[in-house]
Amino acid sequence: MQHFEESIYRLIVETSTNLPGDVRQAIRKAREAEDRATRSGISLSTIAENIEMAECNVSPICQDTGMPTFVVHTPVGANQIVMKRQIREAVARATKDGKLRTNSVDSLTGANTGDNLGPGTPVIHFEQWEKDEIDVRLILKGGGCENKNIQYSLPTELEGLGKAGRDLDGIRKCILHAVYQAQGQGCSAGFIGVGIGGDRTTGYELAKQQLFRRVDDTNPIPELRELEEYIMENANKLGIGTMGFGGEVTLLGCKIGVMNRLPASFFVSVAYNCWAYRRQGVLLDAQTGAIKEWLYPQGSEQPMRDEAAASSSAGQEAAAESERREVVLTTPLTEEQVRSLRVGDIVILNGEMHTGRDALHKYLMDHDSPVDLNGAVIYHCGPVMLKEGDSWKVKAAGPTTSIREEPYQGDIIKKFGIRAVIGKGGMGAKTLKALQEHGAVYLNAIGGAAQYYAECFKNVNGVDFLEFGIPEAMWHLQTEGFAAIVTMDAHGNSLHADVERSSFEKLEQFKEPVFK
Ligand SMILES: O=C(O)C[C@H](O)C(=O)O
Ligand code: SF4
Repeated sequence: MQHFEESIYRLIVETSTNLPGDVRQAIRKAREAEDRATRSGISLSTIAENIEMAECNVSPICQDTGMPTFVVHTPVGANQIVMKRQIREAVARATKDGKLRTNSVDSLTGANTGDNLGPGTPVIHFEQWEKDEIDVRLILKGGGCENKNIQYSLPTELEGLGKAGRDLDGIRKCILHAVYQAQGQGCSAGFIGVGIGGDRTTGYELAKQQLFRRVDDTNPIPELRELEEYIMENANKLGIGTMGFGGEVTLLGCKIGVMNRLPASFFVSVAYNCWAYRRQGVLLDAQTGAIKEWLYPQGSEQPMRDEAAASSSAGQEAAAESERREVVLTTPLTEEQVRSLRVGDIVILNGEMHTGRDALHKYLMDHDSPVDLNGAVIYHCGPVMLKEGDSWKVKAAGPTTSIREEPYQGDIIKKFGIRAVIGKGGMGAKTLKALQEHGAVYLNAIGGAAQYYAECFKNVNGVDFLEFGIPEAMWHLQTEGFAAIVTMDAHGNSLHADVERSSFEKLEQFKEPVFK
């Protein structure tokens, strides 16, 4: 087993940096279905570019490298204790090399262990089988899409869809609702794994197991195959689109599994995975631990650059460009500058911006800021950072889900004079009101595009609150050419509220029974 640890390290690096071929294929199809000139179309092009950049830089596709979850099948009698130790060593090494973000946080103290090891992390499931090889599969599922998982207990009443009973049609309604409630916040377009039955724990496990299926497989159970096809066709009519910008493609894959339940329980558990659907696997020689085979198509077989399609849409894009307003701004921003912005404008930012997420927002509520935030831009981002010599380098830096800061954001904008907040998925009514009263905007960056945005950060000017851990610290970043779309402006407009309203109306069309 002299190669086992190295093989696991390679598996982690491959999973984090090179999106598998079947996932890429689904994203390519989405690009074909979506009008390239729209906000969703442009976002899909950025996503495609980001996938290529991650492969080329051997750096994380998304800065949130998720909860490393391994499923290992071993021949009878193989030493699982040694394997577990070596998996942990490989995880720590990949973290030190910037291939995984420091993602293991003490739930009581907030302290980050710094190496992705701690109670409950990583997750390792062992199974024995009667084959001669070791099969190791890994999924890196980020926190933002994990937060959009949902579990239904049937029978129930669903907003927009009415009664969902204990039958295939009730399950159908739950799945459509699951896609609706995620909106763009789990970085749509997404994939879902569904578990029917089990208890609350095994139901979710079954849902997650579905995410290990290949995107292009077919369900062996005819009813479930039919339901998967129905969901793929109809969930895409909800009009949520990439990042919740509205559009034709909301769901990229749906896989459904079933297990027995207790007479009293009927759970439908849904695991939502963002487009950055990072899972891979290897088959290992049980004697040496060397890699014999990769278990999913590797990314390199499916390049994302698509010259032919790009040139055929060039005319379309040029036409849209004349309608789209692009505004270049340098920090600090003035009230006048931000009040002139409208939903739909693209802002290109230069100058210094500051990262800030959960820990910082909580802190700023009753403390001063270490830097002057008048006219400042706050970026909801927990980057992957590496110290090279004496200086820090940004290795991956996409946005995080903004809605978590909803209880604080409005107050903080007013207290410190912030003029722009960048994040993803949008914010709520309280923030929208503060934007209007104070004169500020919300800019939506493309979730998961961590390599694309990392390139915009030319220097790390400084850092505060490193004690919060790398993702939660306040990084002061010198920025050039950071592009994001105004989705909430200082005039009370919110694209997120609009898309939520229109997708709800669309959801209601699925109220009538389909599977009898
Ligand atoms: O933690 C992050 O950086 C992002 C998170 O996965 C999210 O989607 O909000
Ligand atoms: S930021 Fe988006 S792409 Fe990244 S892990 Fe979170 S949900 Fe996935």
